[in-house]
Amino acid sequence: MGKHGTPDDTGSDGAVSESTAGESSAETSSPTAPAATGPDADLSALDGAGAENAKVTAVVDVTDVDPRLADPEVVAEAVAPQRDINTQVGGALLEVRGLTVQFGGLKALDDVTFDIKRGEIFGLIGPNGAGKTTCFNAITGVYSPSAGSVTFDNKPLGRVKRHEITRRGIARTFQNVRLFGEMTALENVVVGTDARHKTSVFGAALRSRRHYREERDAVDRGMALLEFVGIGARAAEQAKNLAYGDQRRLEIARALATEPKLLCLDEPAAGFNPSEKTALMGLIQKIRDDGYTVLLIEHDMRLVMGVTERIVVLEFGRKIAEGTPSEVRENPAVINAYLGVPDDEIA
Ligand SMILES: Nc1ncnc2c1ncn2[C@@H]1O[C@H](COP(=O)(O)OP(=O)(O)OP(=O)(O)O)[C@@H](O)[C@H]1O
Repeated sequence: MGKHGTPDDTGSDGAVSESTAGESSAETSSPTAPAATGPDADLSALDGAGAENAKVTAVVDVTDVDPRLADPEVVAEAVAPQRDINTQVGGALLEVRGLTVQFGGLKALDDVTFDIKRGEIFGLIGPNGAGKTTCFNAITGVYSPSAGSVTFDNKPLGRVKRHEITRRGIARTFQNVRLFGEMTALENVVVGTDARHKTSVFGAALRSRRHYREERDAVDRGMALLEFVGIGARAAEQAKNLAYGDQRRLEIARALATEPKLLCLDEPAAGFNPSEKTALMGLIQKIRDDGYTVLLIEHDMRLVMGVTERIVVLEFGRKIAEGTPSEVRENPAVINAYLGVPDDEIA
């Protein structure tokens, strides 16, 4: 595994890019959704049909991979190349203050305040329509808040564009799988690493030595990420032919390809059977143990309670509880909010 450092050492060099698409349905209904530009403009077509129809040209030879990646230690190092790994929970990485998002007369998020600390797995839960995705979208730049602020890594996120948010170190996955279906698993991940490249347009056009080295590094790192999420053997398969659970793992690998400081997972267990959920819990813990901070939105309470260290509960856009899983489970306001929700979603 990697080196151990101080809590503030967990970041990458910041030169990261968008690996995941904008949520197209959310974008069209967003009050202030910024237009996709720059590195994430190409990736904005990653949703469902868009991804299927996308004209993708990436060609990655899976046999051109560093054979040392058979070693899990090498994989772990390759997954976190520029970060000192620190699994201890540190100071605040994300500070949400009085966050409010209004859609016409509806306050989908109403004066919500919480911190996510470095190195923790943080859960955001609540019944349907509570405002979880809206909160997620406000943090990841899909929505501009009506009021309040979000500070990430000690700097205000303000009204920065989504690709800039990813560049600053926030990556996310989506409720619905969004992949380039015609591309291989490896190519999907390599695309996520692409905008980290420092080669100029001219350098790429002229196929400079630096460009070749960066491409080679991206392939090795992409392969390491696939190994890390458990689908290395599927690297050469088209994403559309992967099993659903593997597609979800691939989405996580692609998000990690941007070397985020904060990985936001939006209902990653949707559609999973119990054993897949258990495996996913293991993967989320492994991701945190590799030095990432994780924000998790998830309906499955067994998974949330089993994997998170702290939880914020929303109801009708307001925060009604915050604490450890056991504190939240015992909280009368939370029990009340979930009355009528099937037991298997709570227990
Ligand atoms: N773009 C939008 N335009 C108008 N209203 C919206 C928009 N997005 C969300 N809402 C409303 O805001 C409220 C919060 O929705 P949100 O999707 O954030 O809840 P959620 O907790 O993620 O729900 P779920 O668990 O069902 O995904 C709901 O009443 C929803 O109908």
